[in-house]
Amino acid sequence: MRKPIIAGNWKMNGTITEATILVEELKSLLGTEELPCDVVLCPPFTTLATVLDLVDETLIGVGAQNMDYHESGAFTGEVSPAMITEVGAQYVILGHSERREYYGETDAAVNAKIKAAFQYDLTPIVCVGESLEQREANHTKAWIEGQLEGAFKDIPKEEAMETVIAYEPIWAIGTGKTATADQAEEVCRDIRKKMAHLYDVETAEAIRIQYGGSVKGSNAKELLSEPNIDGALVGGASLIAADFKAIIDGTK
Ligand SMILES: O=C[C@H](O)COP(=O)(O)O
Repeated sequence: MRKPIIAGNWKMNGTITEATILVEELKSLLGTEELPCDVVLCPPFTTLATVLDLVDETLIGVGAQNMDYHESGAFTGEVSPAMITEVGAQYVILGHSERREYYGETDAAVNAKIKAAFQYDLTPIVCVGESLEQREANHTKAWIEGQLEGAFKDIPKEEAMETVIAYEPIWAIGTGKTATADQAEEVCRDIRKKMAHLYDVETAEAIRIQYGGSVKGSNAKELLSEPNIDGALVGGASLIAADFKAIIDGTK
């Protein structure tokens, strides 16, 4: 049985003051009861330490939104896996479509980052997804299969099983245009089939697959009840504590 995982990708939002208010609100909404799923907050690098302090002694996990794959060196503006592990984060989002589109991140780079993440005990949340043009041209399946082949090249089965894959159709990100539960389930099922093909059924069945793209409290339950959708990668709605809590409740 796969445990659902809801991750909030704050993107480039949240000063230390704002992050503190948001996490305190979320903590008080979640209370001290056991969480119905894994909950992960992915703030910007500058607030990672603050958020980690704030969630100390709670069950809330913390992740970075990106990292470099080199150990250290002359890579101005980059952050290494060791730095993220040292600060205390447990997850890292890799290959988000915004990284791919604005910063030219390739499948090969995502592959190197997955390897580096495991070397430093970080659980990668690997994003894949198609553009509107690709969907309309019926290229979604082939495109995502190619992204998975590139990202998981030479990644051992034991690591693949621990990876979280986030299916994020680019046309649904920040647009308010959510994929229907049927559309999201169809692609998540194809992703699982592809992982079974790349590895085996045991591996594919262990991998948690999230849907991301305009997930809200109002649509979370329907998406999360699909058999191949094991969670959500949430952007905008993760910046409002009550909305994020409503999505977490969608896993109940
Ligand atoms: O990483 C999160 C996704 O890009 C979804 O963002 P969104 O929920 O604002 O559409």
